[in-house]
Amino acid sequence: METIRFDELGLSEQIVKATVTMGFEEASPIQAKAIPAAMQGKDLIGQAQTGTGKTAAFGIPILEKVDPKNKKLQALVLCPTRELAIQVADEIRNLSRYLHGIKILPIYGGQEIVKQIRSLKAGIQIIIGTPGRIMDHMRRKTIRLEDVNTVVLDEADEMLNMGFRDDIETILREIPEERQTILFSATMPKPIMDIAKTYQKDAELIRVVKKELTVPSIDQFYYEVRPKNKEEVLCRLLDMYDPNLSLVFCNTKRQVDELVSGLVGRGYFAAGLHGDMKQSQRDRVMNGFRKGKTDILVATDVAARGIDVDDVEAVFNYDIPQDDEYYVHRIGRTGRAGRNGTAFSFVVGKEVYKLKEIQRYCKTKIYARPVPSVNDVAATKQEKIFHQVEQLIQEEDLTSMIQMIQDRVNESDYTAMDLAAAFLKLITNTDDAAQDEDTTQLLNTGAEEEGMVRLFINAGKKQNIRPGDIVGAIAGESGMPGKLIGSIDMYDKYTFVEVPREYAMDVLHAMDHAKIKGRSINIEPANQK
Ligand SMILES: Nc1ncnc2c1ncn2[C@@H]1O[C@H](COP(=O)(O)OP(=O)(O)OP(=O)(O)O)[C@@H](O)[C@H]1O
Ligand SMILES: [Mg+2]
Repeated sequence: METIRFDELGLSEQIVKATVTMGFEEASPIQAKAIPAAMQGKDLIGQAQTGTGKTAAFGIPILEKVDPKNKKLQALVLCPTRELAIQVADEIRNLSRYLHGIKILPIYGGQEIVKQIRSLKAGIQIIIGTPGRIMDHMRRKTIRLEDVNTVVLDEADEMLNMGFRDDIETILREIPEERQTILFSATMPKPIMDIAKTYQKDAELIRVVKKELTVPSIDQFYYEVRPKNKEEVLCRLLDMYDPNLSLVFCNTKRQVDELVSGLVGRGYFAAGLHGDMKQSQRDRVMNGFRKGKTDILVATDVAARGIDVDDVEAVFNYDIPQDDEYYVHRIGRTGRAGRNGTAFSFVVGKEVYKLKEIQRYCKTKIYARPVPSVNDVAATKQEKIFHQVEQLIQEEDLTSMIQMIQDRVNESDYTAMDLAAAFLKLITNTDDAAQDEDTTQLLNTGAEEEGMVRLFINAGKKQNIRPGDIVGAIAGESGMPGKLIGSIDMYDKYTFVEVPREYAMDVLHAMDHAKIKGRSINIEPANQK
């Protein structure tokens, strides 16, 4: 696709300069489309994948529109969470750094209202806030909306999920009719389109269309686990992949607290974030994570939407999310602005079907992975150390170190090889994990445990596959003609077959092959047993 630079969008010099300072080389596709449309004053619905710069897509047009001489409130951005309000305010403030006379303020619950009122008196033109607290100020008449000409609902669908519908409607009713109304999110379920119809005029729908809802630069894996093993599996994955920063999502506040104490007990730098915490505490945790003092943020869905932290390299769904959309937003905390990331999801028992549904919703592939063994983890660590060692050899002057080793070898019975091996042992701290395979086997649950694997079958209606049918000879491909290898089962909408692990690849190949040739895989009706 043709790329568009910010200086081609008809923006003021100061804004273009700010994008350069912020390290933006070109406009992202949603920015290239939405900025010109918004600057024409149109109502917009913008949908684009997570981490693709939607904030600047509405932030820049707001800054271009605000009149610095008018000290009244002119633009209002509504966000679902406090952390997001702070972050969006920071991004818009960054974009405004070379403009003069524009004041921007985040307004959210949990912060001292008296302090907010004092700040509001300074003549704020752009407010980014959560609906509840904005309403509060409206009632106190400390926020007046009569000069507002632009309103943005960021993560519009989430604000509806959170029950902010009435608040949003009240706020929108207070804003003069001849305003511009803008909605943004990575997902646009139907209820939001209804809001759009009621509160927007001839809105232009700007969708950066991609086949999949999730970003392709995120590798997505899942693990079948037992609830009691989740923590161990998480730790192995953390050790193995060693992500810079990780975000771990749990479905309940209690689970967040439990996991944080578990991780801290094991020596990880982890902290929790959820709605029962005091705002000051939430701010402290979020800042610690942004600064990298905390490597692992364990959170409920309060951190799922919009949160943008550069170095998040891994997202874990410790619990599988309830709604499909949440999967998209949660894993979207990594792989932002063209970076790479990895998403790991844990499923327990039948949750695997939920995962298949998520996969279908996102139009993406989530690959099954076995839990790594302690040996796998150690091998990965050693590999990394060897890599670092080789780099040191190439880049550093090691003359004095070599002399020290030489002296040791001369004075003792040890070879340089002995010394190197001992160093490696010291640094990786690995034991010969004799029982490792057994424990790892136990971590891999469900079908895996009995040496069976579950294969999902995309059973077209024509194939007429029914539960109980036998998956048999896959002649020519499997090299085991006539052999009975499993039977069809079904759960929800999903048809699957459990087959011995050793035949899994054969069956998969045969299934692929069958698709290409338009043949059905060799499935015999149950009654032909
Ligand atoms: N044109 C650009 N080039 C490079 N980086 C950009 C550009 N525009 C925005 N960014 C950066 O990309 C990151 C993600 O942007 P942003 O938070 O606006 O994404 P988003 O689309 O709102 O994602 P989400 O759906 O998760 O809310 C931010 O750190 C932002 O500063
Ligand atoms: Mg956003």
